[in-house]
Amino acid sequence: MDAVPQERAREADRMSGEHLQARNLSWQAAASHIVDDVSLHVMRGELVGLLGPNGSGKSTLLRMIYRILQPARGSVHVEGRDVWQAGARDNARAMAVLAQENSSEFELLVRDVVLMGRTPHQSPFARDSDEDFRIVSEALQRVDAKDLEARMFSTLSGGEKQRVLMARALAQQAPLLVLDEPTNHLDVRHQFELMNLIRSLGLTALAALHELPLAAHYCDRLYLLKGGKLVAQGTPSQVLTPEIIADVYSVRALVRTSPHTGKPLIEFLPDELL
Ligand SMILES: Nc1ncnc2c1ncn2[C@@H]1O[C@H](COP(=O)(O)OP(=O)(O)OP(=O)(O)O)[C@@H](O)[C@H]1O
Repeated sequence: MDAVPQERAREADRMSGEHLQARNLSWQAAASHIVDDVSLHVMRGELVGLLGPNGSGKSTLLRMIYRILQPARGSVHVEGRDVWQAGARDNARAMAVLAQENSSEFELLVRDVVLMGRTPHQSPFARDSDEDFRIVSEALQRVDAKDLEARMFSTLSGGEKQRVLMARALAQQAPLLVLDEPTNHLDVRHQFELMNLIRSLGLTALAALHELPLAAHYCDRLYLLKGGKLVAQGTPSQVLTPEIIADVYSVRALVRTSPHTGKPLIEFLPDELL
């Protein structure tokens, strides 16, 4: 795109409050469509959930958004800037990622793994500053992992690793978080703590999630994928209906409104698999 239309697109996104805009993204492997013409947006400050069964294309879609996988078609803009035209450093300042394929075998101390999040803010060859160490320490505290900072990352449990990688994303201090199954490996308390944390930060976030009750409780809006296509979008009450859950997950569910929160409460009836 030339400079003038791109500047206009950036201004339009800024005006509309859209922080992340993915348009018509497609990706295929061999002859099959893994992600097929999916568009989504996340408004500034929103927490948006990306749902779908195993293999529905969530990670592939996120990987195009966080610029690991070049889309076959479509575009991704963050604050109006095309991520494929921006440099890696600019992208890292704009978007922090908690990916599924993070190396879980870093031979590094936990503190040093989290310090990696500071790289986009440092000049080449600069030493870590006191401010970097303060931010790392605060990020570890926020994910309840301060006591792990002197441990080797490779010796942590799955849930501890996940929390440390979340701390690394927080230490990056980017205004947009893209999270691929952030609650993976976490026990129920740490699941709630992590989702509360994401909410409380007031950042913009897009998260692939498997736990429908968590998505119903925490997300402002949801996108639901099936076979690489977007099949539903809207508020949790609009998306998490028994009909849609049956169609997409082939599981029978009852959905009612919580008298405490006004949000959907989902009860699965696994003996009645469709
Ligand atoms: N490089 C590739 N080559 C071939 N097939 C691929 C490739 N990458 C992904 N796929 C296939 O695309 C489909 C979507 O994968 P993806 O990881 O995006 O799904 P997902 O919704 O994140 O799944 P899960 O919930 O299991 O993590 C899967 O069937 C996967 O096997």
